Amino acid sequence: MTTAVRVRGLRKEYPGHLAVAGLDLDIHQGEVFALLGPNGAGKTTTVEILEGHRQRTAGEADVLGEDPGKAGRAWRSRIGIVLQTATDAANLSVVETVRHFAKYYPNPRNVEEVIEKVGLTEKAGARVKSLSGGQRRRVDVALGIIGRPELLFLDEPTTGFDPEARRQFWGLIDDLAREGTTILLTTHYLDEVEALADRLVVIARGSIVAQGTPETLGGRGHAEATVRWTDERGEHVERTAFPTKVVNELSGGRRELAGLTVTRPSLEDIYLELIGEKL
Ligand SMILES: Nc1ncnc2c1ncn2[C@@H]1O[C@H](COP(=O)(O)OP(=O)(O)OP(=O)(O)O)[C@@H](O)[C@H]1O
Repeated sequence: MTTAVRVRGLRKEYPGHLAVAGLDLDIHQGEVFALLGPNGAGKTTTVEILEGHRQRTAGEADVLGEDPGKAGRAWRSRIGIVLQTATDAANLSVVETVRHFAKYYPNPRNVEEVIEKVGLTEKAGARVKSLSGGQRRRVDVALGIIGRPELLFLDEPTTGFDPEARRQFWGLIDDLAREGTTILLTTHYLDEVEALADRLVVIARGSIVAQGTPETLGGRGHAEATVRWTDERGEHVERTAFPTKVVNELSGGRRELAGLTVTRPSLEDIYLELIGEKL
C-alpha cells in the first residue's frame, strides 16, 4: 500500500498557543480520510501545513513524497484544495473562472465536464458573484478538482449545501476515490463521514483522541445494542450484546410488540462521547 501522506510528531505553536501538539498520521493512496474535531481542535492548521500554506514548528511531514514546507510548483499542481473560505468571486462567469484556473495545471480535466460534475451546468454562464452561497461552494469544489489532483484537500466542503447538493457531492467524491484520488476531508457532519470516509481520526486540543473506521471508532463495532418495546406495563429499555436473542425471547412467536426498536450508538454518539471526555 502506498502512503500519500505521512506525518510524525507534527507541532504548531502560535504565540502563546499550542494548536497542534504532536500528530502522527498515515493516509494511504486512494483512501478517503476524515479529520474530525471540535472548533479550534487544530484541523485547519494541520491541513494548511500539509498543503504547504503554513510552516510547522516541529515534526516531519511527507505529502506525495515531498516536504510540503519546501515543495515547489510541480508538486503543487498534483494537489487540489477546497478551502474553508470561499473563492473570491471576480467579475467572471462560472465557466470563465473554471477555464482560468484550468490554465495553471499541466493536465486539467475538461472544463464543461467538471461544471457538470458539480451540478452547475445551468449556471455556467452566470457570474460567480450572482450565485447563492451553496452554488459558490460548488465553484470552489470545481476549482479544487479541475487540475486532476492526486490528493484533494476538502475543508468543510458541503457547508451551505442543500440536502440534494450534498448527496450529489458525495457521489462526486465516490467517483474521485474510485478513480484513485486520495482525499483528506475535514467536516463537522458525521453522516458525511459515515457515507464517505474509509478511515478517520478525531482530534481535540491538537492531539489525536481516537482513530479507526466509521464502523469501529471508539469501540462502536462491539458496542451494546439498546432494545426498546412497549407492553401493558409500559415502556421497556434493555441494553444487550445479543439483541436478536432478546427479541426472540420477547416475541416468542406470539404477538406483535408495540414500538419495538433495536439501536446501536451512532457515529455521532461515539464522537460526542470521545469529545466530551476530552473537554
Ligand atoms: N494565525 C493564528 N494565530 C494564532 N492562533 C491561531 C491562528 N490560527 C489558528 N489559531 C488557533 O489555533 C487553534 C486551532 O485552530 P484551527 O483553525 O486549526 O482549528 P480547527 O480545528 O480548524 O477549527 P474549526 O472547526 O473551527 O475550523 C485555535 O485555538 C485557533 O484560535
